[in-house]
Amino acid sequence: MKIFTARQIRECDAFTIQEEGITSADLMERAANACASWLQQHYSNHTPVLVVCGMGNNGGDGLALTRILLQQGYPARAVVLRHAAQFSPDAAHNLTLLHQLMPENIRILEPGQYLSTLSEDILVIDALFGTGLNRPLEDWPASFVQELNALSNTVIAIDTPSGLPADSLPEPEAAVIRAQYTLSFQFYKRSFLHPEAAVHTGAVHLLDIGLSTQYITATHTQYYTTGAATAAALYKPRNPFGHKGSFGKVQLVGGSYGKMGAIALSTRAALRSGAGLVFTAAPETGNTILQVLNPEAMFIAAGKEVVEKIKAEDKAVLGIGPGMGQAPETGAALLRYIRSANGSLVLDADALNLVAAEKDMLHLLPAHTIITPHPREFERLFGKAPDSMLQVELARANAMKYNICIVLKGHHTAVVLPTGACWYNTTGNAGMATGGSGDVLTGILTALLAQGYTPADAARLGVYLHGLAGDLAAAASGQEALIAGDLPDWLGAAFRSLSGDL
Ligand SMILES: NC(=O)C1=CN([C@@H]2O[C@H](COP(=O)(O)OP(=O)(O)OC[C@H]3O[C@@H](n4cnc5c(N)ncnc54)[C@H](OP(=O)(O)O)[C@@H]3O)[C@@H](O)[C@H]2O)[C@@H](O)CC1
Ligand SMILES: Nc1ncnc2c1ncn2[C@@H]1O[C@H](COP(=O)(O)OP(=O)(O)O)[C@@H](O)[C@H]1O
Ligand SMILES: [K+]
Repeated sequence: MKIFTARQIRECDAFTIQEEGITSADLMERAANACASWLQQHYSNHTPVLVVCGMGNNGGDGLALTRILLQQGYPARAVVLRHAAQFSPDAAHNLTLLHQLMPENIRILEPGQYLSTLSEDILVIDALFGTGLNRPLEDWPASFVQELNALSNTVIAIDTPSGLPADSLPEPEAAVIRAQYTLSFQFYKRSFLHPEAAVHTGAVHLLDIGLSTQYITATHTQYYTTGAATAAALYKPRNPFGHKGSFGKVQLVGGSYGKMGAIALSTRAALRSGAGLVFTAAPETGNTILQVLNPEAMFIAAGKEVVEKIKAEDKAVLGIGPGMGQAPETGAALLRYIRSANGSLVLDADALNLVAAEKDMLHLLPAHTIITPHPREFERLFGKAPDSMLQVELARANAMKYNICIVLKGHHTAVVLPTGACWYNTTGNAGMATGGSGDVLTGILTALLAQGYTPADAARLGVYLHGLAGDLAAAASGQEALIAGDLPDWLGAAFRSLSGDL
């Protein structure tokens, strides 16, 4: 799904209005109805609701919503902050309609006025500012937001938590509503996909308001989310006549004393991701345990105590790094391999730390190599960024510079392609924040490459499947009990969901 900027969303609204021959007030009514339906599904009409409105169109949504809720029997009231010289035309229109219905349920607050304490059972709707925010909140609106944040009431933000920019992240001290839920119209705002905004958005629900498909299809963006539809479109069903030679050879390279488990997990994940043949290349000391853990995989001695040589089996796709350690011999072997490599390649964990210590290696990486750093590994490779969105921008610059795919891991892992396109993943959960989860991802990605997926497709599909396996595992056992070894066991169900088989 495409992610649009605040400006593009405005254009999309305007395009839809023109295309459908409706008024902007009609579209606002649609937006308010979508919010009302969501509220109806989650809160009975005995719930007292206070809608806090601004004077722009976000406030207009709030005023329309108050009217619709009143008509549905909710005890709803609107409070309007007089923060500007005038209302937007549609907000003014909706103020008039609400006034005609229930004038006593509207209160206008003048600058410097605040809500007196609210009873805890009142549901607060934040319709102060939406995508029209054009500067950080200051003075009265800022302190009003801080005051609301100090209350213990449930807050539901309309379109965006007020004060949160769509296309950048706020300063840490900025006044931004902290909502439990955000009901956003049709698209993710890019900020929602970053950890700094999560404390403000709470759970995000996207409400379809029928915006123009023509505009959406025709409008360029470099930012997307990978959801079920994208993943299903990337998935290539297995050839019924295929044999093990048709589904590629995977060679996972890593493991060291005390960290054989990491490469065992990658191996297991590759086996569960459809690879025809899987090899584990690890130090000899790991032979017995690796063969016992994954009898389906073949063992290659890559050294005695540490990885000392990296040599690809014929036509194998290599995934290098899990548990590999950073011994000088290993670094030298990696450099030799990268100098000669020309096929698909995945680099993770210690392979990335070794590259970070010898940055010239970045120039030697074969085109479209997939690297899978977590934010700290990314920092070692490419330096610090002031916030996580600027870190993604740094990833985009480096993916284009080195012609590689960067899988920047996190809650919404960003898959950044050599074109600069950035795909935020939508599966996965905090249960996966446990040692070894990343090793599993390396196995999945390498197996997809071996089966002929392009690096861009393997990275997007693999990250989605990894997160989905985590979501299915967490649904079965809970997030706390989830361990990385569970993830390969759920890959089957994750794959089956792609063909609608779950
Ligand atoms: N377009 C459509 O058809 C649809 C739009 N929809 C809805 O419209 C929303 C966007 O509405 P919008 O563009 O009117 O902007 P909005 O967020 O209400 O804020 C503008 C007001 O805030 C003010 N202001 C800004 N920054 C400020 C600050 N830091 N501190 C103080 N004031 C500040 C600004 O005043 P000014 O900059 O002139 O001082 C102006 O008064 C969108 O999020 C969605 O909810 C839906 O109904 C679907 C159909
Ligand atoms: N809170 C979270 N939500 C979603 N995914 C997560 C979360 N925490 C971790 N993950 C995923 O788990 C994996 C952890 O990788 P990594 O940090 O390399 O772990 P390890 O080195 O222990 O294998 C990544 O794919 C990451 O996206
Ligand atoms: K809002």
